[in-house]
Amino acid sequence: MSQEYFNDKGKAPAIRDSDDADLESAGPAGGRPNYMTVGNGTTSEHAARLQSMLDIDSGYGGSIMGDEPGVWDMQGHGHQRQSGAIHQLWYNSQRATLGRSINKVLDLLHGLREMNAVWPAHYPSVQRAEKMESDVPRPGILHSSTMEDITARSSQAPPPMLRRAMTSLEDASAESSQAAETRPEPRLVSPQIAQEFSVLKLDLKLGALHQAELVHSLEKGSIASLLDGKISSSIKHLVSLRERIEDKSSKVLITGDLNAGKSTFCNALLRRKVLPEDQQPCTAIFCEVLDARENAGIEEVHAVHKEMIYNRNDESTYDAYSLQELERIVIDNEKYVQCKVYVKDVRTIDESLLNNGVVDIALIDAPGLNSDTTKTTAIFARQEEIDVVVFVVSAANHFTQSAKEFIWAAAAEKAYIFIVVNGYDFIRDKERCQKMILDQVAGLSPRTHKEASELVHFVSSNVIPMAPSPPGGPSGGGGSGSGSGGGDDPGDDGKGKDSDKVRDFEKLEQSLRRFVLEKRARSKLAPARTYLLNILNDVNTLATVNHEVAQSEYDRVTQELKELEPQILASKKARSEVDEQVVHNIEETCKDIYDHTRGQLNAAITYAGNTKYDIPYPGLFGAFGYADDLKDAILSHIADAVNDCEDYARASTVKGVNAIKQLGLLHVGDEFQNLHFRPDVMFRRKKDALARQVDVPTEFADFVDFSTLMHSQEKFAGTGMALTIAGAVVPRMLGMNSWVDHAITATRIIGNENLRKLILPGIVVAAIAASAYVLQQIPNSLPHRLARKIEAQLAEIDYVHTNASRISGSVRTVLRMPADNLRVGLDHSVKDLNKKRDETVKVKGESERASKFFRKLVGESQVQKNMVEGVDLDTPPQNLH
Ligand SMILES: Nc1nc2c(ncn2[C@@H]2O[C@H](COP(=O)(O)OP(=O)(O)OP(=O)(O)O)[C@@H](O)[C@H]2O)c(=O)[nH]1
Repeated sequence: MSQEYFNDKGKAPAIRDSDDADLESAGPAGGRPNYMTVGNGTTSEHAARLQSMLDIDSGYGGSIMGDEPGVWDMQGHGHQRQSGAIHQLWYNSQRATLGRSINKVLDLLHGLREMNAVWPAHYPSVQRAEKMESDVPRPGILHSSTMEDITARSSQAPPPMLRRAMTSLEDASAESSQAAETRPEPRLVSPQIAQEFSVLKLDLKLGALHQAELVHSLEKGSIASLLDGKISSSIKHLVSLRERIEDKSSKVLITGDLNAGKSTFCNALLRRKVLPEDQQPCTAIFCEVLDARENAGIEEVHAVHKEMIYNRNDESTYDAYSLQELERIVIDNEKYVQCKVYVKDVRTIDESLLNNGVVDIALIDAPGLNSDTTKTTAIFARQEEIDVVVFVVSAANHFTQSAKEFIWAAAAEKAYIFIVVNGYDFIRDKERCQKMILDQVAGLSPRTHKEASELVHFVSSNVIPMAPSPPGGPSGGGGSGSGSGGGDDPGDDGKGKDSDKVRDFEKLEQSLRRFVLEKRARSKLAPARTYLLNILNDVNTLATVNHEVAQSEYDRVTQELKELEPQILASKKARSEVDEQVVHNIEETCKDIYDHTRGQLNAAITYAGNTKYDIPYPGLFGAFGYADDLKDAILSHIADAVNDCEDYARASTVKGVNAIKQLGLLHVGDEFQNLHFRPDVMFRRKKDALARQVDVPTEFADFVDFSTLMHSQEKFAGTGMALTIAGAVVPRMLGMNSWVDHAITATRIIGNENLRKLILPGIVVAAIAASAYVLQQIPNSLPHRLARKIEAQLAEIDYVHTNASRISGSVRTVLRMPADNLRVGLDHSVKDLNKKRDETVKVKGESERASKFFRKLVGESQVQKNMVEGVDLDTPPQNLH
């Protein structure tokens, strides 16, 4: 439809209404309405520069001033256009800066998240220090902070010394207490910093624990995962903020009293009779007027079903009607609460409010306010998507009670309200009307009143020339520009007056455009800016803290590595040396014990016959019993010697174990403190074991021991004869001794008869004497005899060596156990040290990377922070008003 309303260049609308003649006379461009031709026809240097700026600016294109030089024809309007253009340019540049910053912050957050995964970030917390906390006022939540707050906080005095609480537990376990004592506190975080986190603040609400205590009690991994969650939701929020600032749409709610001329005002802005106007209240539903381009270029009405969320692509949510049917839908509103009206814009991009190149504005014509609708409209106005509220008030009626209530409510939400005082043509005493209305505005919204020249406009919407309706279009045909309302102005003196009214309206349009942009800047850019400042502040704090932590960790592990290297070398050396020494000691000890045992047992066995045993000789008839007792005594004597040797071995083992223990304590650690050795458990064998091994039967010959007898003969000369006789006779009797034989031979030489008479009784006497003597010598000779027999048998079973080996062998077994432990301990300690070194090297690498990362993050977040702080949405470019 729209093309037919455009001139040759397809820019300015060619108004064909017959009543446009008076308007055309006001401007030089024939066939074009005069409100289009503003400026003096020559482009100023400043305008040219601005034009080139706008051409470059992507969001605005080069179309804002149109192609015609005539656009600058009129001084006043040229200035307004220029001002509007600057405003849009300013808006775009602010938006671009924030958009770039969002992208950069997203990069930073992704980086932070990755780093947090490999190097769990430290969350600054403070040890509860009552005094400090009471000294320092808690800042409020940063979301609601102003720029001044942020700057003031960042310039606060350096923080007092505080502990980094979070990792202290883990650190304490991971390092020696000495190191912990000597190491400087790695982190200084002030309560302010800890509490100033806004976006990345961890919501820790568990029991009565204080936040800092809770952070302190949580392990590092938990904090890191909580932080990860915060970062990820922050990333999501930033993405939605980016979408929001990139979204060019803006919604302007037009509300006001019943019949104040809201629909007429909307139509005037559109330069088309789109919405139904009537003397009687007619608009009963919210009508949102949108550019038809948003509906594939088709002009139609989508009447949204009650309690349905509108979705253009889902026809079940609405009914489609032609524009002509709008009046019926608006008036008969049983079925619908709102409708979307898609219209083609008849105005050029630099004039259009709907589609001005920077912002795609949707106008929402609300039902007139009354006691029923005021509340609904106030709620509607409060919606986040409503950027601007335009309040239309009748110049004749001023503000009604409903109007006042609405403005009060809306002023609480939106500090500024754009006020259109409509039907000004009705007013005869215009000055008085202005004064009265402005006084009322002052009472209702002081901030709006302060900027009244921009925000309060006195216009007559019905005088604005309308493009003719398309064939079959909404009733009403040509606009009020046809003079339908202009003639009502008591002071109207014709065309000049109307052109003044058109100019007033154009001034309103420019102001509204700026207002929309400004409000849009606030409603769309301000949240992004505030959020960016908050998150950058948090990231900067977090990065500063973590850079210090990482750096201090790096310094610590570097120092630890320095100390570890010589420890590892010493440990390896100790392992081989100690091992050698222990093996040597064991061998020495065992050899000593073997030799000692051997010597002792040999001596005991050899001299067993010489030992006096406390066993009384019971006489001849108890000789065998005596012999058995003696054997037992000799064996017991030898067993005692074995016991002594075992005691000696025990003592040596105790010494050996202690020596190993000392080495263990020295080289391995306290676990050797628990090495308890029980010597009494050694050599637990049965006492009669030896007796069972040795089987020495007693023989008759054992009682006559000639070596003992000979020894006794030399010793006791008085008994020589008897001994000799005994020696000669008794063995002979036993058929054993040769010298006895010689003696008998000698008797033959002397003569048989005499001798026979002499010798036989002598022999009997001697035999008796000798027997008596031998029997008497049994206590002296038997031990020797038995001892030698036992000795011989012990030698046969290699008793001495066996015992020496047994004893030294068990000592070796006993000593080997702690020695093996020591060896394993030494191995472990070398392995542990190597492992510790590997871990420390790893930590060193990680902390070095973390330190570099966070240092960079500190710088980058600061740069971004400065950049975002430079986006001053409160001070739009000067010379605008
Ligand atoms: N003289 C004069 N009449 C106007 C002006 N603006 C609107 N009117 C007339 O006032 C009547 C009501 O206008 P509407 O635009 O329907 O008013 P409204 O506020 O939309 O009405 P509701 O939506 O029903 O509350 C119409 O007949 C318009 O022609 C104006 O500036 N001057």
